[in-house]
Amino acid sequence: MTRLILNGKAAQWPAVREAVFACRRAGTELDVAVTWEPGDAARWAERAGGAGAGRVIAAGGDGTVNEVVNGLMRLPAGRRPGLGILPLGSANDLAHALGLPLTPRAALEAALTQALRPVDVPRLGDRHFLNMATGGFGAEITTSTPKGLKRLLGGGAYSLIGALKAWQYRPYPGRLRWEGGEREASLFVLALGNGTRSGGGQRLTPSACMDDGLLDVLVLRDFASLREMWAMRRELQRRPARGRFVETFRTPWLSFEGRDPLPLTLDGEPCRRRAFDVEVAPGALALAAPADCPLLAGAPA
Ligand SMILES: Nc1ncnc2c1ncn2[C@@H]1O[C@H](COP(=O)(O)OP(=O)(O)OP(=O)(O)O)[C@@H](O)[C@H]1O
Repeated sequence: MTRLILNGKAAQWPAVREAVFACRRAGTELDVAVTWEPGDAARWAERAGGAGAGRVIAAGGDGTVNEVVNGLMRLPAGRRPGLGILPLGSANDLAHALGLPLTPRAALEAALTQALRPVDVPRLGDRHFLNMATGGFGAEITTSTPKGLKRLLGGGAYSLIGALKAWQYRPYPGRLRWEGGEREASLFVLALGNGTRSGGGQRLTPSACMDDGLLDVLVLRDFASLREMWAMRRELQRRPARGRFVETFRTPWLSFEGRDPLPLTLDGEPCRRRAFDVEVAPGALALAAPADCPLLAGAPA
């Protein structure tokens, strides 16, 4: 049995209803659970595993996928159904990066039939994410405007200066530790990628791979002047391992201890933590993905 966990926002979309009916007509046993409030998607996913579902399909945006992943991770590994994704959000960052079809009929068919591939699941404190965690200024403005991060990193200087003023920007000092490194850093942006893109198309960790047991980390340090801001953006084009403002590395774990609560997004969902540990559970979920998926190095099962 396969359970479709459908964000209530999209429950009455004609294309979604037609896609479900078409799959049933083709003989698929598909039952649908619709969410009404935060927490439902995680609950329905956990219950689907308890009821013996072989696969659950998260039908919604990145936030719905995140909730379903958190529900699945409450189950023992042996009882965890596979995960398919029917992208119905506004950003669908993970679905885009995975190369999934984006129209409901094709996406549902793919979610039901694609081979399941093991993927890593990072956990930050008590919450899992599948695609990306971001922290600092980017997280603050991404949660307020979906285009925030895009403007920040890709827009002109004036849009960045405007954003800095509008959000009363301040840096987030703290101590970062990871496998093989430790640093005091005044953070501007921190990105922890299992997947590659976040914030509606920003490729913050373009080399990330979901089945390597590692997080791809991007650290952008605070800058003190317009000149330094330009230097940071120039450095970001090169993505040095250790630059003046930009640092990139891979690690299976990372911890942060800050002075003040750091604004974070986990797969786009906001929270704040002053201190946290992140670690990766390698191959903890089985994800329906295309055979030539750019985020997976391992061969399909
Ligand atoms: N019936 C409902 N009506 C409105 N919101 C809901 C409903 N059910 C769940 N939600 C909330 O919707 C949010 C997730 O929405 P969605 O999956 O579209 O994520 P998103 O972050 O908007 O996606 P994307 O970033 O891809 O645009 C969660 O916060 C969830 O609690």
